[in-house]
Amino acid sequence: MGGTFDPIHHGHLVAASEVQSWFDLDEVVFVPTGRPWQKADREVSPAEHRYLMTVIATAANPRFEVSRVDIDRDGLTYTIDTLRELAAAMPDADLYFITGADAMAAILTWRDHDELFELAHFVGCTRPGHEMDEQTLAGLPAERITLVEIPALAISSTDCRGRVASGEPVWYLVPDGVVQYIAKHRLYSASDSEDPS
Ligand SMILES: Nc1ncnc2c1ncn2[C@@H]1O[C@H](COP(=O)(O)OP(=O)(O)OP(=O)(O)O)[C@@H](O)[C@H]1O
Ligand SMILES: O=C(O)c1ccc[n+]([C@@H]2O[C@H](COP(=O)([O-])O)[C@@H](O)[C@H]2O)c1
Repeated sequence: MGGTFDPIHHGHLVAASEVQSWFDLDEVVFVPTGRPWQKADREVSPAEHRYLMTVIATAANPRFEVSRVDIDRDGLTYTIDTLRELAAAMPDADLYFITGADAMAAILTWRDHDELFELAHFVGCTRPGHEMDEQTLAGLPAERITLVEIPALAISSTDCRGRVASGEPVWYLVPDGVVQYIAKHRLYSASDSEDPS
């Protein structure tokens, strides 16, 4: 599952858990983005903070892992590079790439989108407020995508950041350890946060 995870929240974790169970996957690898090119118009927290929050959030689940492939690669982050690297590292694995409905709807804007479907099966999870339209679905290779309905959690990282900035709680929207990490490193608040790199 790729994501900016700024911060990781329970919407991500429920999606990963549901898809793991649905396909009986051996493991779900969370891959925090390095430099997400479609978010270049906004400030994204340093990759090490996003990576560490993802490690904290996933630590208790034996089927969850976190990969550094995207944050350790120079330049902008493209899923085609992520999948090529993971496929080379795990040549016998059947790869599934987990996204939410919003990301899935935009997949035809991704770099080398035709080759993406050769490298992995794509799983689009339902997400409140984001519908997959028929026209987009018709343009995707039906045998390489599955839409999965998951329990609806109207949580977004944008909302979590906004809540922290305005002093509202993010308890129970993100894992407890992530609440504490955000407070310890003063992320998303008006005061300067630390740069861990
Ligand atoms: N609540 C949710 N339910 C289902 N899928 C989700 C949910 N939140 C995020 N996702 C999916 O998880 C992946 C990574 O999402 P991302 O890290 O960009 O989080 P986000 O909440 O969408 O962030 P932001 O609000 O900053 O854009 C994307 O494929 C996205 O569609
Ligand atoms: O490859 C691309 O061109 C591309 C464009 C936009 C998003 N993605 C991937 O989609 C995943 C979710 O991205 P985001 O920006 O919604 O956090 C993450 O793994 C990104 O690298 C990939």
